[in-house]
Amino acid sequence: MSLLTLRDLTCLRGSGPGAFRLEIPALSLNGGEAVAITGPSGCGKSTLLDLLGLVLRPQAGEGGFRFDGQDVASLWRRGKSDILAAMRASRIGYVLQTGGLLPFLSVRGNIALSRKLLGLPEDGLTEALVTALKLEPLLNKLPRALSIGERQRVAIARALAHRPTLLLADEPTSSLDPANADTVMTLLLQLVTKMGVSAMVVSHDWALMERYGLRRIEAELAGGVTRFRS
Ligand SMILES: Nc1ncnc2c1ncn2[C@@H]1O[C@H](COP(=O)(O)OP(=O)(O)OP(=O)(O)O)[C@@H](O)[C@H]1O
Repeated sequence: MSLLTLRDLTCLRGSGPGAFRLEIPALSLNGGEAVAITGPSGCGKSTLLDLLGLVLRPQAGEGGFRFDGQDVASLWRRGKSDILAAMRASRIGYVLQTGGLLPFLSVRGNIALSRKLLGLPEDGLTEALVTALKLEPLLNKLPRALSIGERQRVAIARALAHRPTLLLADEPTSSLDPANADTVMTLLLQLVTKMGVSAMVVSHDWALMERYGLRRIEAELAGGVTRFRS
């Protein structure tokens, strides 16, 4: 069953003649499915994630954008930023290239934050994520005292702790050495599969992503415009 469907959408990054233009003729993602978004540097992969993460608004027009039973295109059109912010906080988890952890919170605090902000009661998930990602010895440390690989494992726990419907991961292993990258990517994909969370993983390295058996959504570049379709 479809979790996400986009049809005939355009979005712009920046303004004026220098703005970057992204077009999405048709793109969909099923519940529990994991896909890889691939393409060269600067083609618009992060821009696509920002659109899917309800951060970047689509251009006004006739295009369709449905996510988790909601008409997102209509919410943007009607300026319903409070509903979009609530959806973003509760249904989306984001893993950035370099962790994006809050530097003044411990590992424990970073992982707990999203559940705390949403007022979710403890249900054992945080503990399960800490165990699966081998984070017990790190819980009281600040992010600056962690290796890059440890930071990425914490970032994955933080992104999944509130049980989102969709995990967006932007080059989550590109700053790691190959062995660490494989460990972290394998853990990420095992967790989303186990939790039934859908995932979109951005990578410029299709050869690497292919090994994990993900469906591919590839950038098509023509006439200064990037198109993603699936
Ligand atoms: N504020 C802005 N104004 C205009 N263009 C922008 C702005 N921010 C980014 N861009 C352009 O948007 C395009 C898409 O950027 P984006 O970060 O989405 O690409 P990417 O595929 O994720 O790149 P990378 O793989 O290098 O991270 C790039 O050409 C970039 O130069």
